[in-house]
Amino acid sequence: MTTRCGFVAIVGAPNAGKSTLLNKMTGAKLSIVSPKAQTTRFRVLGILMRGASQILLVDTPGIFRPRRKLDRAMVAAAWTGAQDADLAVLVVDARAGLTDEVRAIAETLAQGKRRIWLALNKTDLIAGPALLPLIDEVSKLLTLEHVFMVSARKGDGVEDLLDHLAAAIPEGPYLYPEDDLTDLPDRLLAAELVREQIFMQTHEEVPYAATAETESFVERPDGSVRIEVTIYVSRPGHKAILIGEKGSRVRSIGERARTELTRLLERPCHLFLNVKERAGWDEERARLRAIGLDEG
Ligand SMILES: Nc1nc2c(ncn2[C@@H]2O[C@H](COP(=O)(O)OP(=O)(O)OP(=O)(O)O)[C@@H](O)[C@H]2O)c(=O)[nH]1
Repeated sequence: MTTRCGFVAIVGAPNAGKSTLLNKMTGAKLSIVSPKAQTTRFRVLGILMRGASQILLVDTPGIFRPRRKLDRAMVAAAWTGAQDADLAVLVVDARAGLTDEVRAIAETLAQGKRRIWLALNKTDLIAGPALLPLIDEVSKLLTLEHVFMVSARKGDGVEDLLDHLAAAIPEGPYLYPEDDLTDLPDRLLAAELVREQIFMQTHEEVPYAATAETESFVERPDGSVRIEVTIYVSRPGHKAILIGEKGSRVRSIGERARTELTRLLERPCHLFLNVKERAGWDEERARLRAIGLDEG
C-alpha cells in the first residue's frame, strides 16, 4: 500500500479561524480558540490520519505587524511553519474580505514556491455568490491551486478539504505513530490551556500581558498527574484582576483548565496555579525560549 505524509501549514490573519479549522479537522481540541486575536503563540502540530495519508497540520500564529520582541518571535514562528510545509492553506475570513493583513500575507506567500490553497472561512455568515469577487481579488495576488469554501465552526466543506489534502500530500512513510494526535508536549499543553482560560475569563489588555508556564509536571503512582503552572503578569493591577475577589478568578481559571486537561490527557489531573508579577517578562529572551520560541 502506498502511504502519503506531508506538512500542511494553516496560514492567515488573526481571527481568520485557523485554530477553529484545525480543531474541526482533527476532531480534537489541540489548539487555542478564543474570540480575541493573536492567541496562538507557537506551532501546534495536529496529526491526522485519513485513509493511507498522514496529514501533519501546522497551526501558525496570526501574522501581523510585530512591535514587541514577543510579537516578532510569533511572526517568525508563523513563517517558519509556512516555509517547512508541503503546501499552505490560506484561511481568509470571508466576511472581513481582503484586508491589508490578508494582502500582506498573500504577497509574502506569493514570493515562496509552496503550493497555495485558499479556504474562505465563515461561509455560514455570508452567501456563496458574494464570495466570487473576493476569490478574484486573492487570485490576482498569488497563484491558487484550489479554492474551498468552508465553515470551520459548522464543519461545512471541511471533509472535502481533508479529502483533497489527503490526496495532495507527497508519497512517503508516516513520520509519526498513527495514534498520536499532537506533538505538543503535555507540559506545554497544560500551560496553553491555562492561557486559554485567561483569554476566556479576563478582558482587554490583561490576557495579552499575561503568560503561563508549567513549573512542574509530576506523574504519580496512582496514574494521576500533579501540575504546577505559574501565570506571569507584568503589572500589579493585572495580578489583582487575575486573582480576583478572594481568589475567585484564578480558582475558576484553574477549574476550567483542569477539566480540559483531564479530558485531553485522559487521566486525573491536579492543577495548581500561581500568579507572579514580573515586569517586562515579554522582553525576556529566556521566557520566549521557555514558552517554545526563539527570538525572531
Ligand atoms: N461564524 C463563524 N465563526 C467562526 C468560524 N471559524 C472561526 N470562527 C470564530 O472566529 C473567531 C476566531 O477564530 P480562531 O480559530 O481563534 O482564529 P485564529 O485564526 O486561529 O486566530 P489567532 O489565533 O488569533 O491567529 C472565534 O470567535 C471563532 O469562533 C466560522 O466558520 N464561522
